[in-house]
Amino acid sequence: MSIGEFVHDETPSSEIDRLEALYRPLADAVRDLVDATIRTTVDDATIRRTQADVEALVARLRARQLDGPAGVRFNSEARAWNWGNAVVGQRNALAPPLHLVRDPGGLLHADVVLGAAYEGPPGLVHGGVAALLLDHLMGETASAGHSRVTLTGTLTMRYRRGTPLGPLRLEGRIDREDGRKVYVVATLADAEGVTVEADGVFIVPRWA
Ligand SMILES: CCCCCCCCCCCCCC(=O)SCCNC(=O)CCNC(=O)[C@H](O)C(C)(C)COP(=O)(O)OP(=O)(O)OC[C@H]1O[C@@H](n2cnc3c(N)ncnc32)[C@H](O)[C@@H]1OP(=O)(O)O
Repeated sequence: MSIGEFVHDETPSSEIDRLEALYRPLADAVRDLVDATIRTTVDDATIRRTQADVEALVARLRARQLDGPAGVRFNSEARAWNWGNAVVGQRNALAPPLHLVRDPGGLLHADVVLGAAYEGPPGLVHGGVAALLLDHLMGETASAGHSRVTLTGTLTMRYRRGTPLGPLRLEGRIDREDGRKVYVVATLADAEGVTVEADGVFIVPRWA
């Protein structure tokens, strides 16, 4: 396997900052729209009118767009940006988005609030969403600050109890390494404690 969308792109970091500041409020507004679409109780005519408005907005944005996905880009200043990423993408309204914080001791963590768009069982986070967020955090943990590319080889989740929608915390750390295999452990927790435990093997691919 190879990855076609790691692109060296010499856009200066200052311009990336400017573009992120431009797009982030748009993605936030679309994320809000998703939540409002799930929870609204307005009348039928208002729904149809809103649908037409949204379709007009989509047409406006599609006037000029990329042919495919956003990919992962990086410049010589070691700045990387992956605006379409399903978990951290700054322009992706489907992403919560997760803001990852690296502690000096090697722990990677993120605080996030998951709302109605991430529901599985009533009032609880969808198990696949929990796995999605943990997978990403663990992949970033394994890649050690973007110093190497790692891909998920095997991921094991243990759902200890339901994860309520609302404020949550993810934590991940490298457990051990063996050649190109990086073993990572992680947790998802609410205020009462751990709800999901995960362990995974992340592989530095032979082509990397
Ligand atoms: C510059 C910008 C950077 C930005 C970074 C953004 C970070 C974003 C982070 C995003 C995070 C999101 C994360 C995502 O979403 S990653 C997306 C989901 N994952 C994938 O798509 C991976 C698909 N699989 C592959 O590409 C290959 O099979 C890989 C790369 C995994 C191995 O193919 P490769 O040809 O390289 O391997 P090898 O045959 O030489 O074997 C090597 C060793 O590994 C062992 N092994 C092999 N497979 C597995 C397995 N499945 N489980 C456990 N172990 C496995 C094997 O036994 C051997 O060990 P040993 O026998 O030597 O002991």
